[in-house]
Amino acid sequence: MAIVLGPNQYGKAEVRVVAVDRSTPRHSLVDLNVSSALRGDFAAAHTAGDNAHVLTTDAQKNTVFAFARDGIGSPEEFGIRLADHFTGSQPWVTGARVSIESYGWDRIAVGGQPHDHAFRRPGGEVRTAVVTVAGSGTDATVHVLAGLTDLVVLKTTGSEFWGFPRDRYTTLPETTDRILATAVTARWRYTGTDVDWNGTYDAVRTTLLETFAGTHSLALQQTLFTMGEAALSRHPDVAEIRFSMPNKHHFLQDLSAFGLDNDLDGPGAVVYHADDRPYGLIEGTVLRDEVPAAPVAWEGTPGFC
Ligand SMILES: O=c1[nH]c(=O)c2[nH]c(=O)[nH]c2[nH]1
Repeated sequence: MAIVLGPNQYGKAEVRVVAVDRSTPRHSLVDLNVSSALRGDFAAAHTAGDNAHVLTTDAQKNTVFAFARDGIGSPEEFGIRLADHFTGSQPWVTGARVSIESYGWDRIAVGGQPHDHAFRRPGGEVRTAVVTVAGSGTDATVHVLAGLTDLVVLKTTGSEFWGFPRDRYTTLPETTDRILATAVTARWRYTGTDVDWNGTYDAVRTTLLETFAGTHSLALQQTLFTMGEAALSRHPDVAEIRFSMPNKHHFLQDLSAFGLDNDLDGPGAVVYHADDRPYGLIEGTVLRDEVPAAPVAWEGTPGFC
């Protein structure tokens, strides 16, 4: 009985490509997760370690980024372009499967108007409430934390990051124009219980979104503080607000090896790689200095400093 190689395919899974059309002040973006797999005669790679037929998964990834430079269009069109390219690229490639997930982004409304370059990813967001009663009867104190998790937001411009110290391990280039994206987790403590819970929740959430959109960011830390400052100044019922905000990095993809530029102001889509990990994690509290702290309100609610 012979042991033989059966069906096989190989490729690069989950290439996170973001293409931003910045050709007018009203930006738009396409955000994809692309996986490619090639089928064909790859027997020798499996049985003899002979890679002569192996178009590398790295090249497949690079192709996704390079093709995105011309604009992505619909995921279906993009998939056809890629699959046609792969099957035409080497005689032994007899088939290709390209599967794509496309993440939608809605424009954040500021003062009722859709913003030009600030977006929110719908779905996934969860409203939270934590009520703690300390003591009982007439001695009872009621503390209420409202909040939300996973409010995913992104700006395609209006974010800079520079002026940081450089030690021997610092390689990050300074930038005056980057994508800023985060998933906001926030909890805020009310000063009392005479609160329009739903109305105030909606209003604080709107404040957070509008402030994220409207702040020209010099650091995610500054955006965090500005969002908290706006929440407290617009909503007197809020005593303090705590944030946990991952910096969802989007790195400008270097396409120079393929003879392509990736200029922010040039024609074509600007191509980014959305990295899921590691991520910066920016956390902080914004509070009114005259309001007494209430540590018991936060006990058992992890994830905030
Ligand atoms: O807004 C940022 N804050 C940081 O602390 C930081 N660190 C980093 O590498 N990128 C960024 N961006």
